[in-house]
Amino acid sequence: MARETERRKQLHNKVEDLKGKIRVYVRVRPLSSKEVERACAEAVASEGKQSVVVQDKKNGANRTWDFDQVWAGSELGGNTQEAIFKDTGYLVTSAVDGYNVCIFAYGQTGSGKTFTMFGAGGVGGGMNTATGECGPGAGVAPRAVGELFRVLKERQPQYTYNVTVTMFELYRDGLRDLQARHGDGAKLVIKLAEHSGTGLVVVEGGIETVANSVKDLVDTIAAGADRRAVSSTQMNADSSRSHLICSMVISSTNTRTGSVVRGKLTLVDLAGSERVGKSGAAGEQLKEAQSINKSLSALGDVIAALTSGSAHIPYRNHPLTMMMSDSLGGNAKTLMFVCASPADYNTSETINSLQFAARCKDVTNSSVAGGAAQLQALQRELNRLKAPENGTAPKKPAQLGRPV
Ligand SMILES: Nc1ncnc2c1ncn2[C@@H]1O[C@H](COP(=O)(O)OP(=O)(O)OP(=O)(O)O)[C@@H](O)[C@H]1O
Repeated sequence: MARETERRKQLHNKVEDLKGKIRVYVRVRPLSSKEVERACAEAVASEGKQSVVVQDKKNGANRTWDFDQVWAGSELGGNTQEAIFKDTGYLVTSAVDGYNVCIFAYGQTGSGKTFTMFGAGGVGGGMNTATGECGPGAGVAPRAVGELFRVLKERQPQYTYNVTVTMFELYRDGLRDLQARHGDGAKLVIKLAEHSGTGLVVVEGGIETVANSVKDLVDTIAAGADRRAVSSTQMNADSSRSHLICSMVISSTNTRTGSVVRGKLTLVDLAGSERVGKSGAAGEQLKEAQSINKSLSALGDVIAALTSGSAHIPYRNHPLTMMMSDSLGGNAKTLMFVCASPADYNTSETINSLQFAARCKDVTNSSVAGGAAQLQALQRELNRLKAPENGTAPKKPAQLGRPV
């Protein structure tokens, strides 16, 4: 039984690896009321579950991209928070198994990143923190927290756990601890994994909070998210002007052997890219926008280096890429949501975002040769192991991931 459990866990993570280093999901939100007022037409649609088509009027042609998943249109058509997490939640298990997992949202300002990552009504909105159950509006973060504690509970008492959370925002290239009270800021220094002594990126001077329950974790994340820099722009009434980086480190101890594995689940809600002329940014907002665009271009450079198999990955070029360095490339499992507006008014930004996403997918393609057939075979075996009649529902983790 223990051997089968171990095999199931190995298969789960192998299947995830075969699916690619960076999984790319595209989410196109419905037209906003502003876009409707502006009489915008819908220029972006899904075609099947994995293709997105953009009517590029400027070039008089339709352009199509393929990704791992595409959701577009209304909730009635299946573009729901629940459906999105259904294809995301498995990564939480990988973090408990000892992997570094990063889920991040990228896209134009006002395209739905915060909505996707946190949800309508904020982090705790629409969630019963006593049971971990989420209402329809809850985004990835509260659902991931619920799933995390569900998996931890399932694996007790063979394992005991320690979950800690850190939360930072990167605003105009400066790092701010979202758990520190205003004005309390200690000096923060980013230590890359190879220098931190833990094998993970660590922010020296940052606050690390222990979370023993769904409520602890959701309350901590919600309080941090409330401290984030937000302002009203022409493109979005509640525009996030900073990158938010929330990391949960999960240490699990095998109560029989005493061995410990540690995984990290990082959720990143990036600040929105924007064309400064169009967004009407001036003065301080212009400086904000320029700094956001600079950081996103550093992220693009890291992705490009990973894509080309370059020996040097320029993580050190920006605090954003330093913060994400243990979650992008290497053994990490990364999922990127590319959020987009459907409006023709935003076509050129949508095309830019999809081009960025297509580059990220190439990191995927470099992973394993002959992967498709292998993936199918492993998936079949995994399904067999998960079948109820063989009674091997996963109960305890094997020693995967990096021993501490
Ligand atoms: N899938 C969706 N369904 C319905 N409404 C959505 C969806 N996605 C986003 N919205 C709405 O669109 C608006 C902009 O979304 P959001 O604030 O998440 O954008 P953002 O990409 O985080 O923007 P910024 O980069 O400026 O912070 C919000 O009012 C949000 O509620």
